[in-house]
Amino acid sequence: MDDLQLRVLPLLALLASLLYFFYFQDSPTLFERSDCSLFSYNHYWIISKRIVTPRGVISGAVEVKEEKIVSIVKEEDWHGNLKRGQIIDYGEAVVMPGLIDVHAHLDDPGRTEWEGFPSGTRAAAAGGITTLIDMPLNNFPSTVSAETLKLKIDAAEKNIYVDVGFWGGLVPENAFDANSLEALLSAGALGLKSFMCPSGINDFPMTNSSHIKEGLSILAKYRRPLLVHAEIPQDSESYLEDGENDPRSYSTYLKTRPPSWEEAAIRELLTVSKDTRIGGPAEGAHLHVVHLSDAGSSLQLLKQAKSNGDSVTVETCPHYLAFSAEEIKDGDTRFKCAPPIRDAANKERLWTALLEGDIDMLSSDHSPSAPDLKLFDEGNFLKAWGGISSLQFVLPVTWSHGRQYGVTLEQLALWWSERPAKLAGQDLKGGIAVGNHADITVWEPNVEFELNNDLPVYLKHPSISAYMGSKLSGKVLATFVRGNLVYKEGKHAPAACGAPILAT
Ligand SMILES: NC(=O)NC(NC(N)=O)C(=O)[O-]
Ligand SMILES: [Zn+2]
Ligand SMILES: [Zn+2]
Repeated sequence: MDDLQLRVLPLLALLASLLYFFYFQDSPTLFERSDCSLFSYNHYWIISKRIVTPRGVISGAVEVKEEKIVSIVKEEDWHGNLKRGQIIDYGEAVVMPGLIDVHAHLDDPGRTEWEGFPSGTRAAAAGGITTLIDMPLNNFPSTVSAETLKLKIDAAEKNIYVDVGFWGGLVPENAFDANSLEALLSAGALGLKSFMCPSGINDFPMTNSSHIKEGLSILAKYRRPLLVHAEIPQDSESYLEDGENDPRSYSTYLKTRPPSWEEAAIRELLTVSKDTRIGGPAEGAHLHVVHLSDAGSSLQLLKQAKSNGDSVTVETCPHYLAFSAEEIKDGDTRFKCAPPIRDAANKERLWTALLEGDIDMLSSDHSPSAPDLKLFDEGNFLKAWGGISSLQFVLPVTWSHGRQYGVTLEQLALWWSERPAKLAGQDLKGGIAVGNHADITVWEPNVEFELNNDLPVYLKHPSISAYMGSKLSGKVLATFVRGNLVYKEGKHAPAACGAPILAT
């Protein structure tokens, strides 16, 4: 090799790497990425007049590189110069953190004829949900051990279009078995979930307050939450008089699950939630009441617990905010769920509680079943399977009904992203902020649409959804999960590149 070659070779190598850096970095990259995303660049800017950030709504741009948000620039600061990279301009559409649904039953593995990871997560993506946390029951076997959690993770692998985490089940069988609970938590369960009434699922029996106390003491070590379905059957009050029990009438069902069931459960929970106070025996653990329906005494008790310093939060669901008992037609078992949808006055009080901050967040409690279990022919509310099917519609439902109460975009982000992320321990999710995952939903608040057969619905069984037939505003245009454009105007990315989320 002569002198000239020796001098030129390193220069050529430098030139090649510079070329690679500047040219390929912004180009469609690996083949795989183009399957995961409908937009094949890994460095780009999302521009909009309405970007919802934790510091308010701004007009500007969000810079996404690989999986993360790397900068956020206000329009007045970018001086017409967005540096290099691809640009997606969404104009006036709202750019918001992706929704995090902490309460969904995807029934996979074991009951995929009810829903399943592929259908459920496609519906989620189409609805602007970028992360969901799957409940430990309705799948089979129930997720109550490290082994059964492994079955769930295996079922989710390469089958999820959004990120999915998992709650484990707290049941009498494992509640006093610290090793078993620790194994479940060490295997990645983000927290535990239990029922204070029969769950309807044989391998998911209910717990009492001693099980819950034990569960909290283990959770404290891991600093993870316990989610509780808070209803305790009160026999005397759910008794139906003769002639009062037309099973096709919603009011009959309503009488079988009065607010006193929720109140009794919450009263009982508060005897153990005090353990979670600072300095208490379960400090570090947290108690979260799922799907609150009673806006009366139950809510007052929760307020009191919070003011006493208990580590407690509560969610309600769009169906309790959208529907009222008076409107539910005879035999329309699509509306059956537990706790039940109560009267219109209760609905108003739930909105007030949400707006005043007494209810912390929202979740779907998407809980579908095979359509035959809804017994549409009979219309028997007492025998039909309970559960509302809603996953794809929660954002437009919350917005359509919330607008009349003056709900803001920031509130939507708080209830659907920021606080759910905190509950699920997801530090890199829940807000459009530098360093966070680029989990973003883009939607048009003013676009109205009808939920009819022309609308692409990705739920496995749209016919059982109580929302079908209604008109909503707030159409999701695009959903990004860790930088991948997983959904755009009725189309999903070809590959299911959502990640299973495991606690570490
Ligand atoms: N087994 C269930 O899915 N139950 C669910 N059903 C409802 N909510 O009606 C729930 O979350 O309690
Ligand atoms: Zn429940
Ligand atoms: Zn549920």
